[in-house]
Amino acid sequence: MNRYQLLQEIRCYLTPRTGKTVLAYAALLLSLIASMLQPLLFGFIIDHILVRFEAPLLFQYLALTILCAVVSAGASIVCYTIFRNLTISHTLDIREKLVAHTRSIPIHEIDKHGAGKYAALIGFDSFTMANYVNHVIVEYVTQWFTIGFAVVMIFTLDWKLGLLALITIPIVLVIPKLFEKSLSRYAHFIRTHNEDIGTHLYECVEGSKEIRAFGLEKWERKRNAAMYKGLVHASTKETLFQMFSTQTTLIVISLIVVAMYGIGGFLVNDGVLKVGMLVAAAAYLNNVLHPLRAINQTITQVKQAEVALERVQEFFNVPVEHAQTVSELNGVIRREGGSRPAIELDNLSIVLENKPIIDKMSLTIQRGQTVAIIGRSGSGKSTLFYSLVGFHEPNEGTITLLDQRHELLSRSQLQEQVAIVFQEPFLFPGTIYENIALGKETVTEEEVMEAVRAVRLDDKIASLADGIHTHIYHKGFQLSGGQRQRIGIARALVKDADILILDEPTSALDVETERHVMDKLRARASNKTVLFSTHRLQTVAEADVIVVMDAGRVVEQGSHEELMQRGQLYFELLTTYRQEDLSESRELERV
Ligand SMILES: Nc1ncnc2c1ncn2[C@@H]1O[C@H](COP(=O)(O)OP(=O)(O)OP(=O)(O)O)[C@@H](O)[C@H]1O
Repeated sequence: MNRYQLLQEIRCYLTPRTGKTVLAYAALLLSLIASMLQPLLFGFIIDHILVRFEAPLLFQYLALTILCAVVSAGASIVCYTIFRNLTISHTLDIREKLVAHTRSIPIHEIDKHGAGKYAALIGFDSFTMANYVNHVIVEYVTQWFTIGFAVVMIFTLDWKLGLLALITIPIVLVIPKLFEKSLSRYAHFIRTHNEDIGTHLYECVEGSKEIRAFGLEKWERKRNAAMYKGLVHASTKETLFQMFSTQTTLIVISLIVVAMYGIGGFLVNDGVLKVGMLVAAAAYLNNVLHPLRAINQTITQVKQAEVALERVQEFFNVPVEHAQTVSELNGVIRREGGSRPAIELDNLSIVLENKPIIDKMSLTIQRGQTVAIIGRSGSGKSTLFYSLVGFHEPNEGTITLLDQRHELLSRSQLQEQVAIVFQEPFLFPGTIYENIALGKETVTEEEVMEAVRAVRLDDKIASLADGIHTHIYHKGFQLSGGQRQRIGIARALVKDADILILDEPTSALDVETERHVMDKLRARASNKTVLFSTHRLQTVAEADVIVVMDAGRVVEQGSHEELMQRGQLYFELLTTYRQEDLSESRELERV
């Protein structure tokens, strides 16, 4: 891809800021012209003023030279400030699009690749692309303008020197082509590798507890060495080829300068050229050679931008989840009433990574029911919950939510109807209040406090110096697992959706707190449909309906008494849960 095509492709992701761009380029042009006039003025001073020494004229020309320098500097300040502003604005344009796409792609894509990949993409690639448009291209334009101007000036001074300057251009430009293939390969490797390193570093920090607790430092060092081995090699090779390219260019430039002085010397001797004009021509030749060198050096940045664009394009090719593609007009939300059940699954199958996880599952849940979904670990409970909120799309069968075909509901309609609490709710930096209020835009303080009491967090909050407005840091690190879970439940409570899904949200709570939370939840959500999974015997037994899952299928369904009488998988699971509950109760008594 040539530089212009690359520019066009990148510009598709940017908001055009035409006014600022035109102003920046105008300032750039002014700065360049003002600066390029100076050698000519100096040459004129040498040949016409110094020889006869006319002081007033000398001062006039010196003042003109200073004026050129000042204009050039001022215009340069204006242009580079605007270009910097544009770089940041364009970086944010691309970032915004990348973040929006991250919100739209299937959740399992994010889980699969990890945060590091997306951090590299959103953090670095966006900047590399914006920098290409507002720095690399600007350099390129600057250098070519300087070269063009300088060649014309040399030609006006002497055509032979002009010719020398002209043939210099292809000679110097061809040098990096000799190294381009190798440079491109290593630039690509380094950039792609950076993505893996991003994920690796993120995991190093996230896994800090395990690394310390299990003494994994040696293992970590080995992993680091393996991770960075390729990078050291590629970076060294990249620099090596870059240096070959730069140094070869420098040698050729030196030879050309020697040629210029050689030919110029003869011309001065023959009286064809004056000394001042030779000095001016030499200065202009410098204005041809150094920009050529600078153009050669931008090749690495061009390659980096190419790789960044490739990665961004690849990311935008990841298809968005179904709910994002649905128009708001398709689905109609019916919050109250309605004749059909709250949730109907008909022959639902979900396949993940080519493995059937939910297997032809049919299930009907009536409005207002509290339903416990239980099963062994890996039986597909979370996958079922994720499919209800549209994170996984059915490969077969249908889901109907409150009279509405699931596939006709947009993301925002799904969000409005279903609230979900994950096993480990994510807490954002901010206050406890803000974290709970995130559930609903128009929430009142009283609603937040009511949710806090329902999840029995009021005592803890009262003990904090800033109460509900206490600031919590990274993922709520200063809170216990159970407290974090309760903030997550409170967030879902204020959302006040018709269907509430709780994916083992109380696993870190003690038996008594879990019972209190579940009681309050039932009371508050009497007209809501609640689906939850838990390992707690008492909580399961109190559900209106219990659904037992095994290998992605419903194997039993009914009330506690009915299922106990059958003595099948439910009975088996409850025996395990009873033992877990008993040992926990003993633990509590001992405390
Ligand atoms: N994104 C995914 N890609 C591939 N396989 C997955 C994915 N998510 C879950 N699985 C697999 O699907 C199966 C069911 O997982 P799921 O998390 O739904 O089980 P679960 O019943 O909620 O388990 P637990 O009680 O341990 O949380 C597991 O075998 C798991 O390995």
